Amino acid sequence: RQKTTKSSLPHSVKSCAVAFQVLYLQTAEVTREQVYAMHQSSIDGVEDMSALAELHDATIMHNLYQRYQKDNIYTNIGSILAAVNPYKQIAGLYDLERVDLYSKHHLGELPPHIFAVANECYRCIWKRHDSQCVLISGESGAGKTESTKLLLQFLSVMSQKSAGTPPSEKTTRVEQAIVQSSPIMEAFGNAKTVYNNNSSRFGKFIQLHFSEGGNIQGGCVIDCILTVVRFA
Ligand SMILES: Nc1ncnc2c1ncn2[C@@H]1O[C@H](COP(=O)(O)OP(=O)(O)OP(=O)(O)O)[C@@H](O)[C@H]1O
Repeated sequence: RQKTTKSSLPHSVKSCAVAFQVLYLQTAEVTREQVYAMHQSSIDGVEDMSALAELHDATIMHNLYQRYQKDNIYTNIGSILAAVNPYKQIAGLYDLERVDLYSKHHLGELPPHIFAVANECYRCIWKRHDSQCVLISGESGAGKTESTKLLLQFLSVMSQKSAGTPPSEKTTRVEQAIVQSSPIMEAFGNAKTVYNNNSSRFGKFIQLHFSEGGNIQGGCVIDCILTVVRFA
């Protein structure tokens, strides 16, 4: 083993990368028993990792890394969305045109995106006549809070655009309150840690109530899983 490339990976990828190591070998050191050819799907990269012909830690990490380098931070694993924190603003990734685009397409028709998940959730309320739930998980600094805000932003726009809502109900008050509650909650419950300058020190269960017309009528935020920080 000569060197690993772990230091060139972003933090969120790095934390997963401990399970394997990238080895650099001289040609003379390589034997047929040690290596085998990479499958074309791993070389090209895939939008949905369930389509990888070889599915193991190394191919998953390689696929995420290849996509991350091209600013494709979202990748599907079947119906699950993997997001790699880019730690930078990617132009146009979350603008209103993107909201509009994803609101007009079904899941899988466009490249993986948090808005595709939000749109599927919104549509499924009526398709399945049942409540929908999005579970966002990841280590500290992975981007859970930002992803939650993006989901709320999408649902808020959809709510305001919802057809069949009587004009009297077309208020932006609830949507605004939901989106604008984030900085207030963060002011009380966030702290700077070594992993994240704006780390949530508590988990959140956010509930939104929709009218038949697709309009957000109310909601609540319940705090849970308080994370204790010890300062030395
Ligand atoms: N999609 C994104 N685009 C650009 N920057 C992002 C994105 N997601 C996260 N970030 C950056 O990463 C930082 C950490 O993200 P975030 O606070 O969402 O992590 P977290 O998973 O909620 O962490 P914690 O569990 O510590 O609260 C953000 O403050 C932001 O600067």
